[in-house]
Amino acid sequence: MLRSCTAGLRSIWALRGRREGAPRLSMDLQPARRLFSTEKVIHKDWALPNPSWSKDLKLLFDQFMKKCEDGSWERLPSYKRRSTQESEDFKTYFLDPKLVEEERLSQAQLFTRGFEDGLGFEYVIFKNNDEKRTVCLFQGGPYLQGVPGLLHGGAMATMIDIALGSCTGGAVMTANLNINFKRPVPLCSVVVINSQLDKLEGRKLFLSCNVRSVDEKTLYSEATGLFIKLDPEKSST
Ligand SMILES: CC/C=C\C/C=C\C/C=C\CCCCCCCC(=O)SCCNC(=O)CCNC(=O)[C@H](O)C(C)(C)COP(=O)(O)OP(=O)(O)OC[C@H]1O[C@@H](n2cnc3c(N)ncnc32)[C@H](O)[C@@H]1OP(=O)(O)O
Repeated sequence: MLRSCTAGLRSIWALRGRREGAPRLSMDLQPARRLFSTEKVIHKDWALPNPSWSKDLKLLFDQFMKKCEDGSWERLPSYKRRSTQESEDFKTYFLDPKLVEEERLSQAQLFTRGFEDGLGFEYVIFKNNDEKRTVCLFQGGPYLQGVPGLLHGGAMATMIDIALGSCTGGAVMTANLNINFKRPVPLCSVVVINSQLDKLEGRKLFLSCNVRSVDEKTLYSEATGLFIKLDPEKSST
């Protein structure tokens, strides 16, 4: 496994900078071109295959894209930054202007999308709206190592949080996340996170998920989460 990971790393470095939207502009470029390139990076949909994706991940991606054809499933796009409208929505709830400088905020991005291709979180989420469930295909790269050769539990927790959150809609926050780590996840392997909405009680959304290997033989983790729909009357900061 480690050998294939090293080989993967070599090809990742070889590909580094060649992928679409990679910020590899040299300093002699005109500012307008730099701005254009930055915009391209911000608006790029990251939930699409790139050369670092393993055969397993590409295969599963293709299978789910087929399921999307009749409209029962949809692929959720993923951006480094939330849309202006979404950001405005969330600001209503908890962005006290005194807490974060506007300039810092303009640099903010979703941290799972802050890695070079293949080194961190590679994932795509498919949603079945009728069944209130999602499937997240996740390949954790070499920069997410915890115990040597294994995925860090915090990285898994992050993906579980995002996977569960993808079953909700609108402005919600994670209030509780409970994870049982049953088996360690090999670094660079692909796992499948099946999440569902179990119960809706007022503003409380109760969700659960399991994390399995591609062949479904290994159950890596099970988790439950409580998400709370934000109350526009309350400020959280
Ligand atoms: C979120 C994901 C969204 C979308 C994902 C979709 C697609 C992917 C796209 C992008 C990916 C983005 C993913 C980002 C995911 C990030 C998620 C986070 O990391 S959130 C950050 C971590 N969470 C927090 O910082 C939350 C901090 N807590 C709070 O702000 C507040 O406590 C709260 C959760 C907002 C709730 O405060 P409220 O004042 O609004 O409600 P309360 O009156 O206190 O409670 C309402 C209700 O809920 C019960 N409750 C609250 N907390 C808990 C708890 N920990 N355990 C059990 N029950 C809880 C409370 O008892 C009330 O119950 P009731 O009396 O029966 O109504």
